[in-house]
Amino acid sequence: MLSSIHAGRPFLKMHGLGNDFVVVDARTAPFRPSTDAIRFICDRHVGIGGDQLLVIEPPTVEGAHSRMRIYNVDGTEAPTCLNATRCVVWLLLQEGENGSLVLETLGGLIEGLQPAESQIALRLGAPRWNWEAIPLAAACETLFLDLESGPLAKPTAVNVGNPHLVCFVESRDAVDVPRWAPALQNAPLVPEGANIGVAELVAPDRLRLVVWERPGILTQACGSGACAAVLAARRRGLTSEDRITVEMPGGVLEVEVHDDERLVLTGPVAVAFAGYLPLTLPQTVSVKVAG
Ligand SMILES: N[C@H](CCC[C@H](N)C(=O)O)C(=O)O
Repeated sequence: MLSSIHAGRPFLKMHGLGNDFVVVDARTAPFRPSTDAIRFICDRHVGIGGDQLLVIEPPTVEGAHSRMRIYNVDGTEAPTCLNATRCVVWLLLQEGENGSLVLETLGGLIEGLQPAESQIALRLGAPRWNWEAIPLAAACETLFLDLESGPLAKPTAVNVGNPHLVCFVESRDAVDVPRWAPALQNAPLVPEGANIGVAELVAPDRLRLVVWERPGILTQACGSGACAAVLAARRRGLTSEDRITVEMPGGVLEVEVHDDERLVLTGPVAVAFAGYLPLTLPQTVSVKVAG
């Protein structure tokens, strides 16, 4: 009986430090979920649950092994997600690739390698700092933006494939992030929104970070957020270390800084479970509220 109910497409639930994803392989059979289907799949009450839906497709550029599309919980497409990239690189390497491969995302090509059994490292391209590339709505210096929301003031903006604003604070845990971060995320200066990092430098080689991601969720970990925080800390002169451990609620990622701010991001990935999508994906999500 179970198999006749759940005979839809297979998926894998994976995570990198609790930043969790529903992964669908669409390399041989296309998968183009509607906005409502994406919302349903990511919904933790009525669907499967995840911070994002990842769809693996054939590559569109030479040199890439596959292309990964990344959908946020509201159905919008994100240009990059580095924990997702680490999970999908790991998955594709299980198919017998030779220890490394290049994954195509909207945010660019990323090379992934497997330094140890459940670890994936990514070699990233150069970050972008100019205001048009973030993107911001008006010309300005991106190292200290003229924005403030409660204890979150003067963030640094950087695009590491996706846009981040990083705020440095005395104590990460003292900040009520869901209260203050949305005003920065939705500021008119940031027309496409941004992921908001709240970072505390606890030692020259150690940051504590939490990220309020687009479209308004607090995640257990954020790979691109970790990279953005390291780059911002160095550009602001808060540290000059070139190996920095970034501690997030879900665990730690290691960031190495090479020439021209080219980063290598390393951390664990895990498979949580496998399952099947429903045969028919709902077009609208309706959740009954008691009372
Ligand atoms: N958690 C992800 C970032 C997702 C960013 C996404 N929410 C966006 O809209 O840019 C990471 O590990 O890099």
